[in-house]
This record gives sequence, structure tokens and C-alpha cells, in this order.
Amino acid sequence: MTNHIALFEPQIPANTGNIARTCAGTNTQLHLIEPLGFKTDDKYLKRAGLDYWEAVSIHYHANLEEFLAVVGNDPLYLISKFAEKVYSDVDFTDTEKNHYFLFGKETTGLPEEFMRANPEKCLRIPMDDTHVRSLNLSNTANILIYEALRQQDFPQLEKVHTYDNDKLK
Ligand SMILES: C[S@@+](CC[C@H](N)C(=O)[O-])C[C@H]1O[C@@H](n2cnc3c(N)ncnc32)[C@H](O)[C@@H]1O
Repeated sequence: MTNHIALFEPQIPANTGNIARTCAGTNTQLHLIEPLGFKTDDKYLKRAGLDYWEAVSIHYHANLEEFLAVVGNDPLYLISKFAEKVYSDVDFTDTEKNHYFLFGKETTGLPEEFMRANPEKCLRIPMDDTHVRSLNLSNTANILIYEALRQQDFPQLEKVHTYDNDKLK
């Protein structure tokens, strides 16, 4: 099984491109819940994702309901600053399961009604609310996926790699 990043109606192509790059580098599957605020041939998305777009396993969903049908009974986490549980307090170690991390759109986050119906699934990344309204979407996706991978001991990822022009060896 594997980890999944899901983006609810993403608006900014560079954010999705950055997340696609992380997905390519971590064998994470990417789910895009439509409508998207850009076309998938957008130059900013391609630039942020560089050559990685083709390397990512991407699933498109017409709406939240279609995405939830795919998730089924696997663990789903709603990533939101409004949550009362801290993301790093959750156990992501079970690699027999698919872990789905769902992030909100840049402008309005996740649907309020959906979060209110599932408060136990909501996870917050601690931040200083006096200085920022929220963290950047692509940074939050990176934080969550690397916490899950750290707990899982980085499955199928190289902890060390020897490069042709190695700068340390
Ligand atoms: C720019 S924020 C959206 C802000 C939006 N005004 C809201 O009400 O959530 C985009 C997404 O980044 C994630 N995010 C940003 N800051 C977060 C935090 N401190 N904790 C958890 N998720 C966060 C959430 O998934 C959020 O929906």
C-alpha cells in the first residue's frame, strides 16, 4: 500500500507542480479533485514540476464524493489549521494501508460542512497565527508526507545515494 496526497480544487499551478515533484520523489500518488484553477499543460505547473509530471501517478476526480468513494475505509486525514489534533501525534506507521492526506484549496480551504462532519480526521500543523493566516499549501503537503514517511522508515526510498560527481564521498 502507499501514501496519497489529495488536493481539493487546487487553484495555483505552481503549488500543484511543487507537490507533483514531491510525489515523484517519494512514490506518493496524487489525487486532483476538480474543478482545477488551471489547465494541466499550464507552463507554471510544468515549470514547478519540471520533468516530473509524467513520473507521477495522478488520479482525477470530478468532485469530493468521487474521491471519497475511492478512499473507502482507508485512513483519511483532513489537513486544516482549524483542527484540534496535531499531525505529528498521529500514527502513520501501518504500511499495509493506504494513507490519504487531503488538503484544501488555497483560497478557502476544505469545505466547512465536510470538516464539521469529520472532526476526528482533521489534523493541524502548529503555527503562529498572529503572523500568518495559513501556511503555503505545497509546504504543508511536504510536511505531512515526510512525517508519514519518517514514521514508515522511508519505504523504498534511498537513505543514501552515490552520485557521479559526489560532493561528499
Ligand atoms: C492557503 S491554505 C487555505 C487557507 C484557507 N483560508 C482556510 O480557511 O483553510 C491551503 C491549505 O493548506 C493547508 N494548511 C495551511 N496551513 C495549515 C496549517 N497550519 N495546518 C494544517 N493545514 C494547513 C490546508 O490544507 C489548507 O486548506
